Amino acid sequence: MEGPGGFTTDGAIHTLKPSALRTFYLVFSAVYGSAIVALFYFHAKALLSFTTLVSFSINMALLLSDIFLAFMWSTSVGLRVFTVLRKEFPENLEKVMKRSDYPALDIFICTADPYKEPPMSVVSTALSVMAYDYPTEKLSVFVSDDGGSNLTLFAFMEAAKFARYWLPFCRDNNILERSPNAYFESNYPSSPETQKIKTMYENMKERIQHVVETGKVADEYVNNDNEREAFIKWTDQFSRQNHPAVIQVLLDNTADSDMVGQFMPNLVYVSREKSKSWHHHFKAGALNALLRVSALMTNAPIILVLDCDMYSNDPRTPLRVLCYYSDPKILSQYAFIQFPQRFPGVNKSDIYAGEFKRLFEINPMGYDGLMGSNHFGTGCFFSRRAFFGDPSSILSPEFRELRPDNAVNKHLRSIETMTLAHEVAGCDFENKTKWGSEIGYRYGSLVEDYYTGYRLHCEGWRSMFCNPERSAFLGEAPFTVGLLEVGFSKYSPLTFGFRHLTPCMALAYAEYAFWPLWSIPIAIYAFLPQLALLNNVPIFPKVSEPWFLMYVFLFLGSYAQDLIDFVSVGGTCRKWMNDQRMWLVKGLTSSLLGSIEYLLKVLGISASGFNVTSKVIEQEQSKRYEQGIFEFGTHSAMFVSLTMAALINLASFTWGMLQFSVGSSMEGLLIQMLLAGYGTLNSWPIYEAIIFRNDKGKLPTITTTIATLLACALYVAASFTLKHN
Ligand SMILES: O=c1ccn([C@@H]2O[C@H](COP(=O)(O)OP(=O)(O)O[C@H]3O[C@H](CO)[C@@H](O)[C@H](O)[C@H]3O)[C@@H](O)[C@H]2O)c(=O)[nH]1
Ligand SMILES: [Mn+2]
Repeated sequence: MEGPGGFTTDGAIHTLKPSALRTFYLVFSAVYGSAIVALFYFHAKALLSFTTLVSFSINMALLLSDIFLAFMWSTSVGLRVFTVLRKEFPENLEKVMKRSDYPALDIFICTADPYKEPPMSVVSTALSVMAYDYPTEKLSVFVSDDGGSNLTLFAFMEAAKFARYWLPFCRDNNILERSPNAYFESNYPSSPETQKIKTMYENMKERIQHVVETGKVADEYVNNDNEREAFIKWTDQFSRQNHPAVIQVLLDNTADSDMVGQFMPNLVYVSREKSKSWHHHFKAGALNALLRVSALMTNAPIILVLDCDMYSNDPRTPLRVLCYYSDPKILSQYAFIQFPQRFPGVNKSDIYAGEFKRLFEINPMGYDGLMGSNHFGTGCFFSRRAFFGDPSSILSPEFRELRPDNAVNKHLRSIETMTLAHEVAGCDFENKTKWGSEIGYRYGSLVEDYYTGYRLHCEGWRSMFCNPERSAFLGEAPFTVGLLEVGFSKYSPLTFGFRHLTPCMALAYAEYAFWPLWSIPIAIYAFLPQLALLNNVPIFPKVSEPWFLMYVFLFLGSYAQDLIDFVSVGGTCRKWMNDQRMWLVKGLTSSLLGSIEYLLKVLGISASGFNVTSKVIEQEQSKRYEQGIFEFGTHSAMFVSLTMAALINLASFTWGMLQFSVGSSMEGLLIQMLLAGYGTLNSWPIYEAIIFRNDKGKLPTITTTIATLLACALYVAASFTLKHN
């Protein structure tokens, strides 16, 4: 097990140790793996002894599902066995590094739409990191506004003014929640000073919200010529898809000081040039533009990438990062240090599994023991150098000024810097360059985060997962499809990955790339055994056969392991129940649609784009969520497949119970009974939504009707096939 740092804590600034469950997982995986081999032997036997075409097809479907399940299992073995735990001790940092020697830190914040991502919350995010416990002369915040919105720029002008009060306030009172939004929603101690700041905050909020509501920055809100000049660019021809680059230095850390005379960090607003004739590559394109603009202005060796919906929850996070990056050896080998995404907004039992514990906590700890954490878009500190070629050879960008090793010697507001900044933020700047293919964030996938992290690992970079007890960042729960693009590209983890990574790491990446294919086994297991049961056709081994036990072991074994994983990172059983339910739900909804969408795209029938997730929630909706009630509300194709599965499982389970109660022998049908019962149990919220609910989030009648009709049709078709062979 390779990794920096010893295993002792005295004086060390970081430690690393393998998971306590390592031996258990090794043994368990060996046993489970043997059971899988036995399962395939069983399948082979069944296939060879088929009697009818129908029984052959059923066996083929089950085999296909099990092949996929086994593949997904194999991808996770390495992650389980090699899980590691890291710890940092920022309190010991001063022993190895003086505060005056801290490296410069650039912080990138992306926003893309003032209506889906309210500027007020983007501003709170920015303020939370501007107030980091870090030397302000080393700190710069760059905001990328892909919405090209004067409303967002206005919000940041306001934020720059409010920062003069907010930064010293946080510093002097040693506040932990440095997002004003989060702070004023928390149980803060009241004092006259706090009241004063709160009033200022409310005033700022009111102005920003007013401007957003009216959709324009009225004259009375513009305070001076400087500001007026900034808004001049928003002419009548200016639209979000078509506009020149707008770059505004709102705060300069050598000139702008706060209320008590301390300089404030740099704050730079950047809206890159957009034109319909050039592809902008979504968030990856925005980040690459920031990489270049920031290179000219500060060129900090360390970069924090944040989405606008993630704010800092701990002002000392950069010091935690320095526990690693203060060591030049680590900086030259480790491309990034990823922090988990945490979502305080999820309700007590996390009905939607919005915490994504497996994705954002359990798996990254496993990756970390292989070649390093995967990257998930936000809450990640990068070494700037990593964006410019593999660890041993630097790739030179177009100008010397863009090189990661260039020392900036011009002032950030200087005419030369500003002119060059506008040039590198141009929409055609990347044309015929290595940006997006070998330099910077990589293009070609809507999940640029997963893809870029993966490509960096293939280049030989390593990374880390940093999971402190107090969350470093908090945010809103996301929702993603579009992974298959990588899985089937020429950079697929199964081909390219195997050549450039260790086998376990390549497999681990494959798990994500093929994630949407979960829908295949889930859909088969959600319908096939149940339809067969409704027709009294046994498709699994009888209770008296030894193979029965193998099935039970495979099923319970994987569930038990999942539960242990989940609880070992602080999850509750209740949340786990919901987590496994959402896994099934996604298999029948978003993953299924994602796979179909991917297929359509490959066949050239439709193109998918990046839809910015809306961060605005209706009030009533959020109340239902607090109470743990599912939201169905609008009719959608997604809910049809889900409702069909719910109905068929219920019918099948009820039918099975009836048979059982009249004394029929269920010996051969028990596994199907159990599966239908398990499906029914998991579908509970759907039955509720159909029958008992009256609120706006209940299942629309049209969805129920369509699903019922389709379920009946499916039943009739299945009965016909099963009986006529
Ligand atoms: O053209 C675009 C589109 C999006 N964004 C920004 O990208 C971020 C992520 O977009 P969001 O709509 O919030 O996507 P999510 O599905 O919530 O994001 C998850 O999935 C993305 C793709 O894998 C990652 O980039 C994110 O970090 C991760 O949180 C936001 O800050 C957006 O403002 C841009 O800057 N330009
Ligand atoms: Mn998001």
